[in-house]
Amino acid sequence: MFNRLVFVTGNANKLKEVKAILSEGGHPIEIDSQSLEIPEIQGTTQEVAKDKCRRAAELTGTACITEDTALCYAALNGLPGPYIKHFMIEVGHEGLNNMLVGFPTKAAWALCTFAYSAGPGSEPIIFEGRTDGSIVPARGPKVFGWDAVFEPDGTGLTYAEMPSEQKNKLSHRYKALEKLRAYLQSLPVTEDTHAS
Ligand SMILES: O=P(O)(O)OP(=O)(O)OP(=O)(O)OC[C@H]1O[C@@H](n2cnc3c(O)ncnc32)[C@H](O)[C@@H]1O
Ligand SMILES: [Mg+2]
Repeated sequence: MFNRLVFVTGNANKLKEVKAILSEGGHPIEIDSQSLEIPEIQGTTQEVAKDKCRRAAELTGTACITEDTALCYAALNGLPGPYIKHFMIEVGHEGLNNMLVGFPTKAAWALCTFAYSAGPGSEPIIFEGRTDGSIVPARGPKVFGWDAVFEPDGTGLTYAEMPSEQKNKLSHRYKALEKLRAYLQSLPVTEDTHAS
């Protein structure tokens, strides 16, 4: 299996969580990061994720992972979804709540899509993780994206109010990374990989 991976992302908070999650468990995986702003297309979350990973592999010339996070409102059939970053920037936490005024349900899910490419020209493989919850008025530190307005079901806390260890055991990102980890561990050891 791999014990090192290149993660291409421009988001320092994502990187911190990915490193924390992958350092846990029986086979820790070391992350080398590259901060590149990669253009993101429109489409389904899987199309957006695969395209970004293809571009990342071309740019870095190596095997790499990328990650896309979507915040999906049940009342809006899954939108804003992969476009959440732009909504967050333009309307903020209050706007993310106001968008649901008049709708009977505040249900939402956080969807994390990791894409892994074995290198330039190698078709990316997708690993998804989903955590269900609801959109609430902001509570907790406003450090990472929309953490303060997303309350996972059954917790009574927003992501922002949780200690990082708690978020990292139930988050969309954690669930996707568990699948990626299982896949990487199942790969045969080759010249490019290092036996652990
Ligand atoms: O370079 P990349 O990896 O694309 O980093 P990004 O910040 O552009 O990330 P996305 O394109 O996936 O957009 C996701 C948006 O959701 C935010 N976000 C991602 N994960 C989050 C989490 O676990 N909690 C709160 N906000 C999150 C993030 O700050 C972005 O505004
Ligand atoms: Mg992005």
